[in-house]
Amino acid sequence: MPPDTSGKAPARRFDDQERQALYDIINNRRDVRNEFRPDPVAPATLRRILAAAHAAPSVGLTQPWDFLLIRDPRRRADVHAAFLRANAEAEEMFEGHRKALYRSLKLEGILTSPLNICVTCDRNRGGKVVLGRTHDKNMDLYSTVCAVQNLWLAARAEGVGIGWVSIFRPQDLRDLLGIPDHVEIVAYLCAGYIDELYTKPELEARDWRARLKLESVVHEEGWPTRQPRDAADAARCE
Ligand SMILES: Cc1cc2c(cc1C)N(C[C@H](O)[C@H](O)[C@H](O)COP(=O)(O)O)c1[nH]c(=O)[nH]c(=O)c1N2
Repeated sequence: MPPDTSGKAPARRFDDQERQALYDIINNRRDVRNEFRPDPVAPATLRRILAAAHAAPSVGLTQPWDFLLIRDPRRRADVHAAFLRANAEAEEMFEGHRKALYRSLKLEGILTSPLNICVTCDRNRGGKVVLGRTHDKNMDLYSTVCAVQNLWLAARAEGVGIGWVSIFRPQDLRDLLGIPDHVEIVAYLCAGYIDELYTKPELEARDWRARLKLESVVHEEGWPTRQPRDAADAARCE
């Protein structure tokens, strides 16, 4: 027989147990702030998690991401100081009881996790004209977010928690990590082994915001008829 040069093979089928394992990982993933163990993530485990991230889909196969591993406590202390500055500004944007509730939330694990990972998007990767990015330049950013989600799920499968911290002035992070202008910061993640987890989003458990009903965000054939915003929001909640 001539060699098969199509690059295709029969699509692998996954049995019920394998399928369920994937859904379990998705549904048991949490944003982690408090629950990190201090011991370092084993190098082989970290490599598998990063390989999962690197296996993400990307526009034109550009793979625009880089993963900056930040372990040095002094560097993380500087990042934490940048978070504190931004968080003080953020707090002022909320009013009344929301402000008090915001203040009581723990929104990062920069120092308590053993590893921070900054995921960036190189906006020049792939050259000037990129297949699939010709009419919407943001596609490279969306690709990078796909990598972040792969990383988050693979980490969960490995017993490693991930917490996303976005309360920074981006320029602060840029300066601290030496990130050039043509590279966008997509995610700053805290990572470490976990023993305990919230069973639902912490923001839901703390009454910050409710989970929306699936039916309220699925629409046939286009955008649903307009409703006043408050009524639409209330109708969406479970
Ligand atoms: C882009 C982006 C940015 C942030 C987040 C997430 C994402 C996707 N989340 C986590 C977020 O609050 C959390 O995902 C939701 O509350 C849902 O909870 P679970 O992830 O299901 O636990 C988050 N959490 C936090 O404590 N501080 C933060 O700055 C951020 N920033």
